Amino acid sequence: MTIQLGCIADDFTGATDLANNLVRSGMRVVQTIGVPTTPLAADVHAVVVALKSRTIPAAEAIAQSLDALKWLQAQGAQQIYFKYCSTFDSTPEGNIGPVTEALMDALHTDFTIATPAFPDNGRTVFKGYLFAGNVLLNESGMQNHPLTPMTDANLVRVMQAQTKRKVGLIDYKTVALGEAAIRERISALRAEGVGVAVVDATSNEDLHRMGPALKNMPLLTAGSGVAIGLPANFGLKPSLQASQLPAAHGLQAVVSGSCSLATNAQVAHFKSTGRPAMAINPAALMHGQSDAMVQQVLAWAAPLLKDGPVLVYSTAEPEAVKAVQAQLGVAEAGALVEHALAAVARGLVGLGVQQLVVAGGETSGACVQALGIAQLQIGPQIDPGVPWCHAPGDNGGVHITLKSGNFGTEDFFTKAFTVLA
Ligand SMILES: Nc1ncnc2c1ncn2[C@@H]1O[C@H](COP(=O)(O)OP(=O)(O)O)[C@@H](O)[C@H]1O
Ligand SMILES: O=C(O)[C@@H](O)C(=O)COP(=O)(O)O
Repeated sequence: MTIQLGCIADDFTGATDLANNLVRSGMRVVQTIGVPTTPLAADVHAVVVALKSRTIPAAEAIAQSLDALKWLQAQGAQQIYFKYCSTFDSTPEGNIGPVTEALMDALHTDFTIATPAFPDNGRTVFKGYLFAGNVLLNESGMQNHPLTPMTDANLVRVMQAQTKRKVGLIDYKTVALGEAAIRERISALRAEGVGVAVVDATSNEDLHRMGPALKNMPLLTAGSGVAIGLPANFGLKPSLQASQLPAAHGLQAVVSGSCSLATNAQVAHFKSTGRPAMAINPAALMHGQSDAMVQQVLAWAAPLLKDGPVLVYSTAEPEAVKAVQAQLGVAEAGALVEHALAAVARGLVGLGVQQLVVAGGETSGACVQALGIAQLQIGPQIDPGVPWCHAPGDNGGVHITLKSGNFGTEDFFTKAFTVLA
C-alpha cells in the first residue's frame, strides 16, 4: 500500500494534532509511535510518525528524522511534512533548523517553507512575527517554558539562527493574492538563494490559499495548520466525520506534566470541581525516591478511581519550575518528572484505567512509550488540535488523548471524558 503524505512529528501531542487536522480535511491517517520496523499494513492516505525529538541533541534528532524519512519513502510517500510546534518550540541549537536542513539534503531539494500558523488555536504569523492569541510569542508564557523558552517572536531571525541556509519571508500581502502570487514569490526567493521561507498566515483562508501553491513541494515544514490546505492537492474533500473509535470502557484518569499557562488553569479548574487530585513534587523524586513516590500515588488513586477521574500532576508555576531546575538542572528535572509520570500512567492502566488524558508533549512521549503503544487510531476532536485516540490492546485497549501544553479549554480535564461517553 502506498501513501500520499508522509509526516514526521517532533513530539507525540504534535503528531496527534497534525493527524487530527488531516483527518478533518478528508484523509485516512494512522499515527505510529516511533519508526515502524515493518511495512504499513493499513490503507491510508497519510502516516504521521511520532518522534520524541524536539529537545534531544540535534544530531540524534536528525538521525531519527532521517530514519522516519527512509521508512516513509519506502511506503511511497509523495510529499514529506515535518511537523513542529505551533509555538515553534526549539532550543538554541534547534532542532527545527538542523532537521529541516537534513531532510532537504536527503530529498535533494533547495527550497521549503516554515510556518507554525494554526489560527484555530490562535497561532498567527504576521510579517514573520508569531503571535499566540493576542500577544507576541515571547509575551505569551512561552518565554517561561521549562525546556524550550521562546524569547524572540521573529521567526525569520529564530530560523536563521538554526540553519546555514538563507531564510526569507512570504508575507501576508502575497499570501492574500493566492496561489499564483505565492508561486511567483517562491521563484523570486529561490533566485535570491533563499532556502527556507517563513510564510505569514492569519486565517484558515490563508492556509487554504497556501495549499495549492505547495503542491509537489517535496518537503513542507510547519505546525499542524498547513495540513488543512493539503488534502485537496490529492483530490480529497474535507470531512468533519472523524473516524469512529471502538466504544470506551474502564476507569478514567488524567496525568499532567505540562507547566504551560493553559495547563495550570486546567489543573486549577479540575481541582475546583472537588475531584481528587494529587501533586507530585519533583524534589520528592530525588535520591532514588521516585519508585516509592509512584507507589504512594497509585495506592492513593486505587480506591478513588471507581468514582470518576483522578488527576496526578507535576504542573507548576514558572517560579516553582525554575527553583527545581536550579536544584536539579533543566534536562534532569524534566527527565525525572517524565519518568515518574510515565510510571504513574502505566500503574493507572494496570489499575484498570482505559480512558487516559495526558497533558504535555514530552510527558505524552514518556507515557505513550511506557505504555508500549505502537500505533494510534485518531478519533473525535475534543478541542482544536486535540483528538481522542485509541490504542488496541487487552480488554478493548486504551483510549488516550495527548493534550498539547497550551491547547484546550479550562474544563478540558473533565470535558474530555464526556466526548467519549
Ligand atoms: N514541577 C516541575 N518542575 C520542573 N520540571 C517539570 C515540572 N513538571 C513538569 N516538568 C517538566 O517540564 C516539561 C514539560 O514539557 P511538556 O510535557 O512537553 O509540556 P508542554 O506540552 O507544556 O510543553 C517536561 O519535561 C516535564 O517533565
Ligand atoms: O503545534 C502545536 O502547538 C502542538 O501540536 C504541539 O506540538 C504542542 O507541543 P507541546 O506544547 O509540547 O505539547
